[in-house]
Amino acid sequence: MSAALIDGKAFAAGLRDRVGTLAARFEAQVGRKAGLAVVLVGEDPASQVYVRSKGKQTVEAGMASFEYKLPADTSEADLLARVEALNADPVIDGILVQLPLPDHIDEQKVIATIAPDKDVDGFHVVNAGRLAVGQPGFVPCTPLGCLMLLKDRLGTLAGREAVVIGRSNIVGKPMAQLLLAESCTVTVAHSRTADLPAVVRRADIVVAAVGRPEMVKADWLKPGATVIDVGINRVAAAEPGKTRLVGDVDFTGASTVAGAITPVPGGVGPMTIAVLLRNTLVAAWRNAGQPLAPDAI
Ligand SMILES: Nc1nc2c(c(=O)[nH]1)N[C@@H](CN(C=O)c1ccc(C(=O)N[C@@H](CCC(=O)O)C(=O)O)cc1)CN2
Repeated sequence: MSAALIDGKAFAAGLRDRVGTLAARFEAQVGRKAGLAVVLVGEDPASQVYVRSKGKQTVEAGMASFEYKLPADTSEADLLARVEALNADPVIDGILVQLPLPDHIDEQKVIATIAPDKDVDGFHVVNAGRLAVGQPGFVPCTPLGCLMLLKDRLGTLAGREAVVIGRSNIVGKPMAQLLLAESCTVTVAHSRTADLPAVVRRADIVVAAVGRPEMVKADWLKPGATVIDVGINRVAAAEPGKTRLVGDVDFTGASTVAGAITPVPGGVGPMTIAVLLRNTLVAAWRNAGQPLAPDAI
């Protein structure tokens, strides 16, 4: 079998277009642009790239981007004060603090300080709770992007066996909640799962979010399974001194068994920022007192 490629880059471009249309309508009706604030502490090179992309794509979608680049030695108190100021600013609809933060800052404290209705990352415990009990709220961008790709590929997910590998608050746990809400039978596997290949082999849907380069092998997969690879791992390339990106799935091998698979790069990654723009727009319409219908975008 040769798996179909799930083109996250193309899907993300379509989502950004739809966001752009509704962002223009927002500006025309409300009299200002929807606004996203992104806070970066320190100089982590990957984070700098992601934050730059977020700003560029926000502006391209017709929204206002506010970037705050703070030095690596910013105190926790100063960061919390910045977040409080953004909470109170009426032209800011969404707030994102880029992770990871330097070690001296408590990430959970920072996330807890973001107003839940501006928490477009969906990391605040209030939004995690809303997702768990099925109330409307913000859902973390990467798992929501994975769900969009799955529904686009498979239509209804009800009754399917799904295995999520990884239990982080940012991807694994919300992904499991989303799949459960779609009536999948969900297993969350992790580093201490016994006989992981056997567990994964049950799955019609595999979401790999474990951060281990090419860990999921072809013979772990049920033939025809749909494989969503969340991993972004930089490894040494064949050419000395060069690196390349690989996912958590052995793409070449898995493609011979899976029915469909996301590539790395170009799969889940681009969905993360496209969904961030979508969440910001949803926040903006809600803050303006005109919430969008749940399926508007
Ligand atoms: N506050 C947050 N911090 C972080 C998040 C997040 O959702 N919120 N996610 C990641 C990083 N991230 C966005 O912030 C992100 C990761 C990857 C991509 C992406 O498009 N990847 C490309 C490859 C890019 C490359 O060449 O390095 C791909 O997979 O095709 C976008 C955003 C951690 N922090």
